[in-house]
Amino acid sequence: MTTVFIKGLGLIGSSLARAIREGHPDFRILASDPDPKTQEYALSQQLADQMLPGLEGAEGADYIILAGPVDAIKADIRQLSQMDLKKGALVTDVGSVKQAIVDQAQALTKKGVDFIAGHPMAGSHKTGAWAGRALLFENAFYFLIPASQAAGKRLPELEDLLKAARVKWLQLTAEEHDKIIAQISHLPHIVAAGLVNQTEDTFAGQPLGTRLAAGGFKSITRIASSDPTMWSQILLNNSEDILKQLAEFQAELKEVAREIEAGDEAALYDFFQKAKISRDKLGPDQVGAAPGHYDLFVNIPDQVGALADVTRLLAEAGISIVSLQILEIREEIDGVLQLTFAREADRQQAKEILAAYEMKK
Ligand SMILES: NC(=O)C1=CN([C@@H]2O[C@H](COP(=O)(O)OP(=O)(O)OC[C@H]3O[C@@H](n4cnc5c(N)ncnc54)[C@H](O)[C@@H]3O)[C@@H](O)[C@H]2O)C=CC1
Ligand SMILES: O=C(O)C(=O)Cc1ccc(O)cc1
Repeated sequence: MTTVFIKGLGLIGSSLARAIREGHPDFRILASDPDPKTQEYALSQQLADQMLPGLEGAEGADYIILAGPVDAIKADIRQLSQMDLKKGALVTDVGSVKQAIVDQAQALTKKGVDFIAGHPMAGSHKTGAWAGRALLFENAFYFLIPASQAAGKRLPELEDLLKAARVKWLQLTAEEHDKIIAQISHLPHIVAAGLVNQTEDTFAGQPLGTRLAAGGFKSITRIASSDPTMWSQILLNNSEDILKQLAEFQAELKEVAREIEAGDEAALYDFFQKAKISRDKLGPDQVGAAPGHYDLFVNIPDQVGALADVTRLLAEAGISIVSLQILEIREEIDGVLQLTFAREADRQQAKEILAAYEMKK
């Protein structure tokens, strides 16, 4: 029987466990997680057939998936390279940085163990096994970086293992990966957290300020709710790229400050115009969304029962909502409701149903 061992059953590890269950119901899943609540949840939901301590389940496994925080992944690779793994075992990981992990994996390659580094470019600011789902990564990019030529030949095998996740596979080097991801994922997490902290300091002793935060503030700072352990480890494991891009971002902010001081309206116009053209190219559907989360923004009237109408119509159509957030509602004018769905098809169907509802109002 094929055995899969997963170390770390949080948001990402549990989502992969669910996808493997769906794609390969005959595979045995062994898992490990230091958190007792996760262990209990994983067994109750049959995410794993057995929970084991540390790397105990790795020895007899055909596939080993490392899905803990980045430093845990690095330590696990070091420990696995000291162990006698099953002949032909394939090891992979899901960490948000790749060069530091691929470097560690040379110890596995030297022992003849195949390692393919992986990174699903989707997820969320939520954590834990209870937030995971099989289709968390649907239509999202999933980077694969084989650590050796031999491992490269086994890409189709890994893709088949995770086929039910329905991702878009993408291969690049660890160096390219870290540079790109530093700019589009790591830097935005620093900016979001920095903005929230600076806002908190500005409004110290004046809680009304934070309570008034509107849609724009909430959508650009959503990722500031991410896990602090995970993010401090990511930054320290991709420090070179991040420091360079952070310096460039600081220079961009300094330049805006200079333009404001100089009263240079034309320069400020160019600043916003350039950003608008670039951001509009991403398309409206991505606004505020994590890949794999499909957002729909709906105008709702300031009327008793309007929110209930929306949720009832979607429930009647059998569409499930991942999250619902009121972004803005003011007396006597329409409010904006942000609905998040797990699939684009659900978002489309909801859009049609709610457009018909809006017409009738
Ligand atoms: N959150 C996201 O959106 C994404 C995260 N990642 C990467 O996935 C990995 C896991 O992140 P999430 O699942 O989001 O975090 P999470 O916080 O939901 O889950 C992490 C899990 O690892 C467990 N854990 C802690 N120390 C461990 C250890 N030494 N060995 C094994 N498990 C351990 C925790 O108990 C927890 O259940 C991280 O390396 C992160 O960089 C990759 C793509 C997206
Ligand atoms: O929630 C979001 O928008 C994210 O950015 C999720 C995420 C977090 C870490 C990654 O390595 C990849 C994706």
